[in-house]
Amino acid sequence: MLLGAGLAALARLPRSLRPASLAAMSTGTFVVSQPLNYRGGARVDPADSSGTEKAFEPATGRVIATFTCSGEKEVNLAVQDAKAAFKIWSQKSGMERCRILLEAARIIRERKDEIATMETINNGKSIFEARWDIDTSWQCLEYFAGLAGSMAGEYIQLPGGSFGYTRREPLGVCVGIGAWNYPFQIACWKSAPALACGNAMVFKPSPFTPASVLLLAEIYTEAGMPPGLFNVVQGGAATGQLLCQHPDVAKVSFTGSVPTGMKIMEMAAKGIKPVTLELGGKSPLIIFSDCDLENVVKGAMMANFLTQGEVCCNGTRVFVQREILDEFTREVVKRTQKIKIGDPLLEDTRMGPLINRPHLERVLGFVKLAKEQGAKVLCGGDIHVPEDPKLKDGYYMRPCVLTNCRDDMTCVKEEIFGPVMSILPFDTEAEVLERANDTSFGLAAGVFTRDIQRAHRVVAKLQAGMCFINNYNVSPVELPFGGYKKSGFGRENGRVAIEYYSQLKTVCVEMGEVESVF
Ligand SMILES: NC(=O)c1ccc[n+]([C@@H]2O[C@H](COP(=O)([O-])OP(=O)(O)OC[C@H]3O[C@@H](n4cnc5c(N)ncnc54)[C@H](O)[C@@H]3O)[C@@H](O)[C@H]2O)c1
Ligand SMILES: CCCCC=O
Repeated sequence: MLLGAGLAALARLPRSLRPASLAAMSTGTFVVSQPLNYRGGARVDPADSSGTEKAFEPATGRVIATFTCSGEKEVNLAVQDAKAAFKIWSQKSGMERCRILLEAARIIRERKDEIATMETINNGKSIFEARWDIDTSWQCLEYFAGLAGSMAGEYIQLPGGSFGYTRREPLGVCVGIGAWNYPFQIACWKSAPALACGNAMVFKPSPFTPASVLLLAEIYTEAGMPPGLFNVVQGGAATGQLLCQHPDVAKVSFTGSVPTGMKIMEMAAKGIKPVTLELGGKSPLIIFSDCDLENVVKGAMMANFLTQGEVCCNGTRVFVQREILDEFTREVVKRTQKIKIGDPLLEDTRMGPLINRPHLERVLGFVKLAKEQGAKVLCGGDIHVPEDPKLKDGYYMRPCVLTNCRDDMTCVKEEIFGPVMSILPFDTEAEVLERANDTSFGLAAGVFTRDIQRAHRVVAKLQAGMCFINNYNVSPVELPFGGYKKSGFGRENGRVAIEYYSQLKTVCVEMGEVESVF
């Protein structure tokens, strides 16, 4: 457990007395006071170092942790521990794994407020949203717990009474590398299917958000997983490379940007390791004039402003059919201006700070360039300074709506990863489809229309792995999630995720004599 100064004693209390107190923590008070690596079922200081990193509280700009990045020795120890735990875990039946995952899901549910608080402090997203992320997280564990017991092969009859069968087997030690926008949820989306299939995992979170995954590691241990089954190493690119290149690592599951994804794939190729790549996007949201306008405005806001716009699948290219362009724009701007920005731990805040100062400046840079290229800022796009003095060094900006956009502008072509919506008018279905698909990304897409035939016709032609009809950015764990084109490959969630964390063994059984040509 990660604790604020003076809260260490609380951690020794029975859990029934703890969560409420920890969840009640306020912005500006938390510091990390325990080791951030997890190995062999306990928090540890790394055995060696490849540098140090600082983690911030985006709401205040305060440093909450200075930690050591793991070097080769520590990575090796984590992988060796995972290998040892794999030997035990992979021999358990699916039902045995199911029970432990269900217990972990139960503990996450029980500690939801505490985990969400940690996530908000380290990431900056509103507590309201962080609670949703924790819900998706325990639901993911429950879902894959359910599948663990039903994983099975097939029996195939062959001539002369001989037969074959298949076994779905784990891969071994899997590496998970996460981005900073959904730290706890990404760790769950990767570890739940991996562990359900009988693998072990070494997880490296983003150095910007090292904190909450430690809670997951502790919960897995408390739920009954063997020590070493889920280990955490901290660090940046250097530590990530050590993990990807480790000869005893069987698979890498990566969530992050396209440029890093390319490097991960190159490293994995050298070891012939399978990879799952969950990468960036610049997704289209297509709004036809026959839509329900109230729902569309809500959908467009959900598609752009969750987690300060730092969401991979955001529908930031908002194509609006010309007949309703003015009405839609008016309404969306009105509601965007009303978004409550501020202390992310307050119940009524709906937009917190961006992840860090360089990222805030990068996003503001996109808005500046958009203006230079001819876009018009209808609202936001500038720094926000909350009234509360303790938040004055936080990384806040006002959510931005851009109009007068063209497809060739940088704000329309590149992933901004901030609260910036670009509105683009269109006239016909054929035209919008061509423009929507004219991108090297392919993570998500959305369509709003009351015409059911058109909805399915359009979705069938969209080059995106995750498509929404009359909604946006809902991600039930039962549905596979992942991209087309440069947004990556492999899928998280849904039944199909099992295939990315297991391999198929075929067994051919002879019931007669061996027929030999020799
Ligand atoms: N498709 C998805 O499911 C999904 C989900 C969340 C975020 N994302 C994408 O993630 C990006 C934002 O996240 P980010 O800024 O953390 O991405 P990033 O690529 O900079 O970093 C992601 C992770 O990779 C590690 N890393 C960096 N260089 C590495 C290297 N050479 N070898 C191994 N590991 C390395 C980082 O330390 C971090 O843990 C956006 O593009 C966003 O769209 C995608
Ligand atoms: C809605 C959850 C998707 C995570 C991507 O950033």
